[in-house]
Parts: sequence; C-alpha cells; structure tokens
Amino acid sequence: MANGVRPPRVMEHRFKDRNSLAGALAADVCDWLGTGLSARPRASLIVSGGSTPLPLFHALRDKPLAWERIDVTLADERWVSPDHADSNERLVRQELLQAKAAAARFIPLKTTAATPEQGLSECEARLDDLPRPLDVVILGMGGDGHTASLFPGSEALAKGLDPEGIARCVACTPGTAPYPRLSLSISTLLNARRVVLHIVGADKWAVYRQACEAGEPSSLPIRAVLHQNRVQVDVYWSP
Ligand SMILES: O=C(O)[C@H](O)[C@@H](O)[C@H](O)[C@H](O)COP(=O)(O)O
Repeated sequence: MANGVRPPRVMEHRFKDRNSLAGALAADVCDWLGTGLSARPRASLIVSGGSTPLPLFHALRDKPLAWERIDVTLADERWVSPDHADSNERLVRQELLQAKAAAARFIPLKTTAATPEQGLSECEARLDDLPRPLDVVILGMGGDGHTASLFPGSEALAKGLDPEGIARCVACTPGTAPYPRLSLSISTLLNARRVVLHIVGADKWAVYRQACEAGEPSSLPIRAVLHQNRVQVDVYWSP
C-alpha cells in the first residue's frame, strides 16, 4: 500500500496543532455521546492514558453532557496503586473527571489483586456492566506501534489481538516496562460505535503510516485497529 493510501475503514483528520485537535475532538466526542444518550439510558467512553490525551480531557470535562449517565473507563491500566504517579486511573480522575465530568461513573481497571493475571476475572466482571457496543473508544499509540497495553513482544499479545477472541482483558507485561499492565483486548476495543486514534507529532505519524501498510499486527499492534472491517477508525493527528 503506497502513496498514502489508507486501509478502507480509516478516516484521517489533521489539525495545525494539538490544542486545535483537542478542541475539535472534544466537540466530536460530545456529539457522539449526546447521540448515544438520546437513544439509550447510558453511554460509554473509553479513554487511554499517557500524555497525549491531556488537552482533550481538559476540553471535554466542561462539555454540557448528562455526565451522570456516562460510564468512563480505560483502555488499559498500569498495575500500580491508584495514587501512583503512573496510574491511568489517577490521571483520569485528576484531569478528566473534574468540573461537569465529575458526575460521570468511573469504572477502574486496577483491582486489589497483586498481579493483573490475578485481577483479570474481577476486571472482566466490572466491564460486563458496560452495554455493547461501546459508544466511544479513544486510543493512543506508542512509538513502537503499541496501543492500549498491547505491546509488541508481550506475552499475551496474540490473545489480546485476536479479533474473535472471547477475552475482554489481557494481562500484559511488556519486557521493558517497570510494572505489569492490564489491557482491554482488541475484540473489546473494536466492539464500538466510534473508535478514535489520537496521535500527535511527526514521529507517530510516520509509525501510523507504516502501520497502514500491510504487515503483521504482532510487530505493530496498531495494525489490528487499522486493518479490520468491523468499525470505522477516525485518526486525529497534529504536528
Ligand atoms: O497507558 C498508556 O500508556 C496508554 O494507554 C498507551 O497506550 C498510550 O496511549 C501510548 O503509550 C501513547 O502515550 P503518549 O500519549 O504518552 O505518547
């Protein structure tokens, strides 16, 4: 696949800078959640950790939505206490679930289990409460092509990338990570009405364009999101 051709279900949205992107994406997410709430009692929003989502969280948390009818959870979690500096739960509680969005119901992934493997069943039970398809899933991507915590070379990668897999979550321990992680599986993440890939910077654009080429998802796990026919993927990017 050359000359910038995209996989058939991918739409690209490019912005001049990260704040313009965040403003536009927050407005779109607000519309999508509002549409969901006009048709169903509750709506679901799945967000990712890392640094990229911060401007989006800040733009989203003041949106005039019926947040008390919105369930928020994570695409993945670092297996650390919720007050740890690297906790995604801590990030979401501090940066997104404030102002109007403070009324949302948050479903944490971290349990009291010592390891993500031991916490899998409780975590899956928590996610069972979320009606499917999910309404809005917002994914990030690392420079190695990982998304959520589906890292190249991680033990549970094949299970996590199985598009027909029954596992809703997988325990991942990427070789380089200082702590284990738990990730929603691709089959869970793609069972959604809207899937967004939110990336910023030239380096990530280059990795995304490489992943648009045919190849093994095991080497660039984001390929499992881009090369599928289940749901449209909206890529939001700025320099
Ligand atoms: O828990 C996490 O770290 C995220 O879910 C992860 O998948 C993230 O989206 C990428 O690593 C990009 O992170 P940055 O936005 O910090 O580049």
